[in-house]
Amino acid sequence: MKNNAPLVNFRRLSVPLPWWLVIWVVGPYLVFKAVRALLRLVPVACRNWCSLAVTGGGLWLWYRHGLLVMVLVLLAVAGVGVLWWWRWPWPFQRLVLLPLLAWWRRLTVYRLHWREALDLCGLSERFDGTRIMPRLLAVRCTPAADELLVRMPRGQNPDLYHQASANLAHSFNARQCRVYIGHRTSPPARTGRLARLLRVVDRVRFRDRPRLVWLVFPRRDPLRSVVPSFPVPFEPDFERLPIALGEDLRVFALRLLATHVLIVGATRAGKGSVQWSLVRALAFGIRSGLVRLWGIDPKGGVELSIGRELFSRYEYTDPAPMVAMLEDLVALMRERQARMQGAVRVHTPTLAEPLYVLVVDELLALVALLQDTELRNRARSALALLLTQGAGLGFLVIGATQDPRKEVVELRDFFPARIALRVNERNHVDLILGDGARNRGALADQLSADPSMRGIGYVVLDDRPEPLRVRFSYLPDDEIREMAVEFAAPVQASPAGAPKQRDKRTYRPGRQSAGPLLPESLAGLLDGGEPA
Ligand SMILES: Nc1ncnc2c1ncn2[C@@H]1O[C@H](COP(=O)(O)OP(=O)(O)OP(=O)(O)O)[C@@H](O)[C@H]1O
Repeated sequence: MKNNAPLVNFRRLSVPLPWWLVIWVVGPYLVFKAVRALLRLVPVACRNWCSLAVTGGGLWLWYRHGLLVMVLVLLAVAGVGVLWWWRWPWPFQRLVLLPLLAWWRRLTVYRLHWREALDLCGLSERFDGTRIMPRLLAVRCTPAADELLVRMPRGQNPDLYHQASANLAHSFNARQCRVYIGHRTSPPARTGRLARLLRVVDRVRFRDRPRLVWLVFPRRDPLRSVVPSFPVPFEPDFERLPIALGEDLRVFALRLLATHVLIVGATRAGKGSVQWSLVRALAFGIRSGLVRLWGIDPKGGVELSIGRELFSRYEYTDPAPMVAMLEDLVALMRERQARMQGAVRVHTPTLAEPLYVLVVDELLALVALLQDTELRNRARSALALLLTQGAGLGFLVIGATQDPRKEVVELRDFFPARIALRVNERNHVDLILGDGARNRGALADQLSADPSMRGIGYVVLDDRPEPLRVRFSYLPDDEIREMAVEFAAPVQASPAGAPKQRDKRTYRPGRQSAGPLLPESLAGLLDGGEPA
């Protein structure tokens, strides 16, 4: 028999009709709210999956097998951890200790004071009656610093954070806060079968996200101890020459191709260590002839003559030969310019067309202090030509000076890489590194004058305006002498540098080499015209 009775007979139920209306209207609304709250928990759970898994696993053990089993398992895990730490301390630190520390500091330092600190630092916004805070997306710990990934509210840009950096630092009980945009690391070089797939993943992971900033709070200064010299790369990768150690304990590698380098620092600040670190990174190229190092040492050869053998040309006594040398370099540059016209647009170092690197130990002596006005003007115009036209043609200048005077500052913008070691005056920082560099965290005037802290400085690159604090590797005199003997420049038959033979040996960025750039056994074969 067909039952036509209604599903809910309102008349029989004792609940009055208005209540049913309330249930049908409010019920779905509450369900909607609950589902939305749960969905919001999903990203939180994804970010904290590890702690959730551990807690869940512990509770499950307790529930299924009792407290004793749970404690025993925890003890066993701790034992394995200690063993791991003892045998392989660095992987243990990276995979266990630092993530744990990051979790702890996120909870007890940053999350706890986030709203208060950011509001008081003027970084919260108000819209439509609500307060909008920057969102703390992630906290990462390196051995020396806490790195916070923050999403800015709409209406903000990273300059606000640069301006608030001192207040932020003190709010979170740190001495400094550095603000970076972009990614803290570059996408890894992928090889192997899955490389293509992983590169796609990397492209998504490392996509441009302009609303994100990194706030870096150093916990301790990892640059307190002297950085020993780096091993000489077998084949200098001109895109990444290892010369210093960064605050994050990563090796700082400088891109030298098409880049002039300006080094400024007070007396005994460690300018020499920057120059020698660069020369060391180029050493194999110098020996093979892929790099021709020219040196001008107007301070009487005090700095550079110790590594005299590395230089294809070197002047240190009279100003006239120094200026003549600059002009010779300009002449070589012009010849190469003529050869490259219509053929290639960017120079690639080869043995026939090597990379010329001019090291000038005191720029000011050439562009400002020469008594002879005519010589001074010749020096200035030669240097200006090299700086304006040389980079793309493979003629680079590494210039050091103690004093950022007007004459040096006028040239500053031609140096894509600028390095400020300890300086005496606050305003020198912006003069050397560019306007606003000090506000962005380059506190070169506050670097310690203590002899144990020499060689520390800030680097600003054209494509990366946030200053990087680094310590350059230190090469004692004996090491420079040994390097000069081992990697001495080949005798130059003709200073003109015009190709005397057909040579196809070419610099390839990033190529891994198993041995010296030009093994004896290969040289004859390559000269015969086979591709390198
Ligand atoms: N990277 C470094 N790490 C540790 N100590 C360093 C470093 N660089 C330099 N020093 C120390 O500082 C001293 C002076 O260094 P250096 O001659 O390079 O300074 P400078 O700035 O070139 O001096 P000047 O202005 O006189 O040319 C060195 O003898 C060395 O003891």
